[in-house]
Amino acid sequence: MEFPFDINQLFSERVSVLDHTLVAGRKSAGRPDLQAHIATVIDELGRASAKAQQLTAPITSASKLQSQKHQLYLLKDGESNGGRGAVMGFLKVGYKKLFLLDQQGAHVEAEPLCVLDFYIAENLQRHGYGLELFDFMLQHKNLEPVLMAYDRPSPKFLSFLAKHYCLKQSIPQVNNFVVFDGFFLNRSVGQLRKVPLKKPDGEIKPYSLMEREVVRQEQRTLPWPFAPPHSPLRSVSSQYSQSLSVGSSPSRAPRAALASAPGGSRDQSPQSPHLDRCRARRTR
Ligand SMILES: CC(=O)SCCNC(=O)CCNC(=O)[C@H](O)C(C)(C)COP(=O)(O)OP(=O)(O)OC[C@H]1O[C@@H](n2cnc3c(N)ncnc32)[C@H](O)[C@@H]1OP(=O)(O)O
Repeated sequence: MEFPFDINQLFSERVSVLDHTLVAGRKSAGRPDLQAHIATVIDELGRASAKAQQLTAPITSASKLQSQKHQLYLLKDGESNGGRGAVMGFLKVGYKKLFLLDQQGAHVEAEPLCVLDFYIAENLQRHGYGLELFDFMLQHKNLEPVLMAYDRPSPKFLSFLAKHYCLKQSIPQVNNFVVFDGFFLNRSVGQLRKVPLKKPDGEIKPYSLMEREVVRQEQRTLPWPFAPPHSPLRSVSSQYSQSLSVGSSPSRAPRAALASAPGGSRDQSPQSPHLDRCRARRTR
């Protein structure tokens, strides 16, 4: 993704970490002109990501980043565009307080780091750049991918997680977030809080009140609360069906549309040889 200004002047590192300040290194601090360019880059990336995921509106923009406690990892290619550099993609993460269901179906309150948006430029996908960016973030956060939650992962992203990190079995939730087997293990008791089923002031709602049309449709097709442990619905394919949201992102495309998205029909089955190439779980 090229811009009519010097990307290398804005972002000195191959991967830059941006937050609400929109400052990428010392150069852009106190330089409103450079920060305006950074905002242009983020807005453009957010639009491209939304288009790729068939979202109704971008989840990522400069103004959103300024108002939220999220972090955005931006990957550049410093050599291209006549040495001015080009942006290859981004990954946005942030902590979210979630009500989740554990393997036993008990409500648990947790505040994991969540993947909120992830995009690699169309012509650069499937070249390992997504992995480079994701690995950078994991190292930066000193975290295992199984301990993270994923906000409505797209089929491509689910395939990515299965291939690179062996994340295949999800624990069914009643919100938009996907967590995988192992999420509830190896956490200190302080990180997870069992939530009582009833509160004095009424029943607990494990999801936001922001219901989405797509969700209602899917609720009709999914057995509730979720499929039995050995049902095929607990396999990777079931992860393509999403449900209610805590409310951070606008509707991603309905399941049918996702399945027919470009590239979406390839390598999606749990039997895919690509999934079998899944690397051993990474340890840092
Ligand atoms: C919570 C969220 O953010 S969900 C939104 C995720 N983003 C999107 O869906 C936007 C469009 N897709 C993309 O931008 C990218 O494909 C990403 C970010 C998902 C992955 O980045 P990439 O650089 O393509 O990944 P990388 O090259 O490191 O890994 C490739 C693997 O990712 C998955 N993948 C990438 N593209 C595709 C595709 N078109 N179809 C199916 N799987 C894909 C596959 O597992 C692939 O392995 P394979 O080629 O052996 O099948």
